[in-house]
Amino acid sequence: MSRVDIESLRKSLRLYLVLGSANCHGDPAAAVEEAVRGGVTMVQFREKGRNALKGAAKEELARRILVICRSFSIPLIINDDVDLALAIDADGVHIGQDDEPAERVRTRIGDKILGLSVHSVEEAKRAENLAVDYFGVGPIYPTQSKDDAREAQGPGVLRDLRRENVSLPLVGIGGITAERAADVIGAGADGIAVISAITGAQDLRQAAQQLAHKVRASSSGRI
Ligand SMILES: Cc1ncc(COP(=O)(O)OP(=O)(O)O)c(N)n1
Ligand SMILES: Cc1ncsc1CCOP(=O)(O)O
Ligand SMILES: [Mg+2]
Repeated sequence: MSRVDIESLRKSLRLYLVLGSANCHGDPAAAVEEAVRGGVTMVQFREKGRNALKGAAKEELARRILVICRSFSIPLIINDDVDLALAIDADGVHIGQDDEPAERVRTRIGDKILGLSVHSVEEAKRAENLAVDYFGVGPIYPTQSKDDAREAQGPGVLRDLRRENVSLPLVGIGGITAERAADVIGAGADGIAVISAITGAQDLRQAAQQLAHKVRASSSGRI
């Protein structure tokens, strides 16, 4: 099997839902299903926080989310937890600068998708030889959804990455709303990754539809 096709990954990254049980009032798997029906193109299971599920309960939820993603043919990425990604045969892993090193994760996951968080051109350049498939860039705007988030950088960081010829797929993350989506895409992102813009909505499907529409409208002609 070969590594993921970069152009199809760019499409998968258009509307990337990141979530775990801390982000949901009800069942996170039901939230995923609603959001995917609204147009979410990729999902990241990010089970973090004080009351985060662990062990078998975490794996069981991940498996339920995987069944939904598979039924809609969209990739499921696991945040941080390489063992879990391998155990359930998810489509990939997302890691940050302080997580298990990318070289080791790549060796462990073979051809699965590998996403890495970057916050600057320097970090992106350093990672270009690491067999990473996409970069998560942010926080672009202030966020309430990550306790240890760095300072928001604004969409300019995406423009800087493109200006310095970083060609890997980029997804902006952090405080992104339907109103801000066009600025993120316009600055060079292939897509947006969101937690609260979907999980905090009354109607998750409608929130996803609105975000998907904004991303489509602002990327037309580019993708
Ligand atoms: C798409 C995407 N981009 C960035 C992150 C943040 O990853 P990280 O810096 O490792 O922080 P945690 O999410 O692990 O708290 C992400 N998860 N997804
Ligand atoms: C996981 C993560 N990484 C950088 S910001 C962030 C949280 C994004 O959540 P929200 O879309 O609610 O701001
Ligand atoms: Mg991490």
